[in-house]
Amino acid sequence: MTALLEVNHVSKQFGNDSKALSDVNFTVNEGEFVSIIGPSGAGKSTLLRCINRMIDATGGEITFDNMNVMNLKKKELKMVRTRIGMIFQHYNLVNRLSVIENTLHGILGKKSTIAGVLGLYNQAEREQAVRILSMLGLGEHIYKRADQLSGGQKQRVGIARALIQNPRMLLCDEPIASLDPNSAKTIMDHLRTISSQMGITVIVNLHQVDVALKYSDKIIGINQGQVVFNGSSKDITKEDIQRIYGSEAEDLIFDIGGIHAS
Ligand SMILES: Nc1ncnc2c1ncn2[C@@H]1O[C@H](COP(=O)(O)OP(=O)(O)OP(=O)(O)O)[C@@H](O)[C@H]1O
Repeated sequence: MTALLEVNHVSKQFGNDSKALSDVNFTVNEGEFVSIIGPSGAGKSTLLRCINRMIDATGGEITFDNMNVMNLKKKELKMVRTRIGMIFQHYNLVNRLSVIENTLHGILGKKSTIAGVLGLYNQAEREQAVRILSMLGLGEHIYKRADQLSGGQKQRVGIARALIQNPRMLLCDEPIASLDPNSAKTIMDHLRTISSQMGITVIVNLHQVDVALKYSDKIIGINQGQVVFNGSSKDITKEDIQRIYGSEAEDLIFDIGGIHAS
């Protein structure tokens, strides 16, 4: 398997606060589905944001597709970001725009400023948007305004907007945290398909341990900014969960044996 992302000795400190990330190391392979789990404030979002340079890590090295992301200048960074799709908990759609227009926003990074401002998309781009939206079960909603959709539908538009970039990797920051269980399952099923059938690497921050274990090839467990578990979801034990969640572990309702068997 080829490594697509390598995170080496990465740290992040906000001002004089204690470190949000401390000597974080892991590798993610091409097409792998990875969940990052850990208690609130562990550093999950900070880690995802460092990977696509929404924020700058304080130290260490992040290599994506053989490029050192932390050294990239503005133009190179813009190019790399077209290969890394981002999915947000609150979808980040433009409510007054249609589903297809929101989807097409995913290719703004590849367009000239003028074309982007004027919303100039060619026929091939529009057809591609329709294909992706149909694949995600939104074929009937293409011309609806985004604010007329349910949460689960909005998140599928968020996925469509990321997919139209033709990314190598998706970073998903708590993509199901605002959704009911049925919509959450639909989103996780789509993300799994995107990884296993389209070969796109998927990294997901999750609060739900059971969901992480069910869908992921690999789990990265973080506690207080440090990686305390890095391995196959099949190998994780209750002791590992305790190390990741500390005293919160007792409150987590899960049956590792049952999940591993399913
Ligand atoms: N912009 C910021 N300025 C200062 N401190 C920050 C900032 N962003 C995050 N932090 C701190 O960094 C630490 C990690 O936060 P982060 O949001 O990455 O955790 P998380 O694991 O994603 O939490 P949650 O599951 O609650 O979203 C926390 O102590 C948080 O207060």
